[in-house]
Amino acid sequence: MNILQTKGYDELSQKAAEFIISKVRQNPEIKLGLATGGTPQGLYDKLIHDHKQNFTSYQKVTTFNLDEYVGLEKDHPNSYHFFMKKTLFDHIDIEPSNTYIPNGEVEDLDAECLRYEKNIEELGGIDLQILGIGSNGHIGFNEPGTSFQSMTHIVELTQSTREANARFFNKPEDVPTQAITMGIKSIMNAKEIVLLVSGESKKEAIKQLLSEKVTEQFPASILNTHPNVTVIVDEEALPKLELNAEKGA
Ligand SMILES: O=P(O)(O)OC[C@H]1O[C@](O)(CO)[C@@H](O)[C@@H]1O
Repeated sequence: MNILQTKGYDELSQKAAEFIISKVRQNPEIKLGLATGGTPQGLYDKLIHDHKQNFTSYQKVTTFNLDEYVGLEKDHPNSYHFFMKKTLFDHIDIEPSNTYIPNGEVEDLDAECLRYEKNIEELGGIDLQILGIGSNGHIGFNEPGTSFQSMTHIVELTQSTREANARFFNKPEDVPTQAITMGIKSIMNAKEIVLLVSGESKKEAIKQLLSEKVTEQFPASILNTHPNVTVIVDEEALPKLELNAEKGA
């Protein structure tokens, strides 16, 4: 795992944006895996800024989002469909038909999971997956205990994840109880992964990740076994001294 440490959130977002922009410029038909949540918002702002200033084009880019709540309509302000439109897609030149997000509104959710995996496979797989991490180590909505062999599936959200995400909803009880998420294997199938880790609330999570102990009780730990992962982490999540200690410096 390559670790890139930044001073704060703004620098983290900038570094992540530079990384992604260079990949998009190298391969204009890149398949990007996208994440939601608070962490990538700064990155998406920087991508929009760059698109307007430097005209980086997303016309041929395809995106796959990690997850979606079950039961929220696409235009519900808390759905990840809505989040992606408002936070990124509406502000760049991407073709809406090239943006894939699991559909949490369908009746047959199992069929939707299969369909989503098939879409990814038929389009040649994900080249670069952007990830955030939950404070309990979840990636996508894969909670502790999820099989490392899992593909896209339906999950019951843990109380701690519902509480962490309650800040985006009017009332804590409005947070859905289920989500549809790419599985750990679907994430690991990406050719390259960039994990963004920001803020004090992620201190324990990054520490556990860097301990290199691989266990299904801490889903992100599997990233230690992927051949091409870059972690961009700010000093609030990982103070400089601790990084040096991890490296044995
Ligand atoms: O970036 P945040 O808001 O801390 O969320 C961390 C992770 O939790 C999720 O939002 C799911 O709860 C992921 O999509 C995200 O990567």
